[in-house]
Amino acid sequence: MAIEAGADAIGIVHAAGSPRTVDLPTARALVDHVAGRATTVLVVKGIAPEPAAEAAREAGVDVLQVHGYDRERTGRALELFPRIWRATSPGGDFDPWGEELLLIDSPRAGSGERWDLRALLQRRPSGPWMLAGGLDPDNVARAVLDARPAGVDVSSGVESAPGVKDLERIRRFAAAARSST
Ligand SMILES: O=C(O)c1ccccc1NCC(=O)[C@H](O)[C@H](O)COP(=O)(O)O
Repeated sequence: MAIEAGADAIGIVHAAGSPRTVDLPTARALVDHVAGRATTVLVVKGIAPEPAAEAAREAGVDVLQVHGYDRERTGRALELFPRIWRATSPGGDFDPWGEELLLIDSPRAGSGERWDLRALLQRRPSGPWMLAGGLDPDNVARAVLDARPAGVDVSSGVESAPGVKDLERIRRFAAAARSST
């Protein structure tokens, strides 16, 4: 659905407590379904690097996206899995720690909460980074113009209910994001 609508990467959430969490056999089935048409990303929170990397291998994803990792855990994840996207929040550390991409997200990932992009006026990441947090089809174009990220990530802003993606909203989001690049 998301690929058809224009997504370049597909995030598969494997995090206890999330309305979007899936088990590893389901994650594997999603990766097989994508079949190389987009970058597949296993999104983890609350698990240590070893089981996270093991889960990423089992799911067969291209990228492991880690939430809540400090520098030490990020370094360990990098030893265990080749492609790491590190999620941080506006008050977090933007210095590159070896990750392929930094995701600047609201402190409560997947909550749909926005954060104040003016925080980027004080400091910006020096490496490639992606914007997330409360984006939706109506605000993403403005956010891209203001923040100038390398990419955007969305979850609840393209859902009709928590965990239920909406094709029309994904289409509108992708078109709006592309219109401002
Ligand atoms: O989406 C979740 O439920 C989630 C749970 C635990 C860790 C990360 C999670 N999502 C990570 C993402 O990359 C979301 O797309 C990102 O936080 C943006 O979410 P939203 O503000 O809802 O668009």
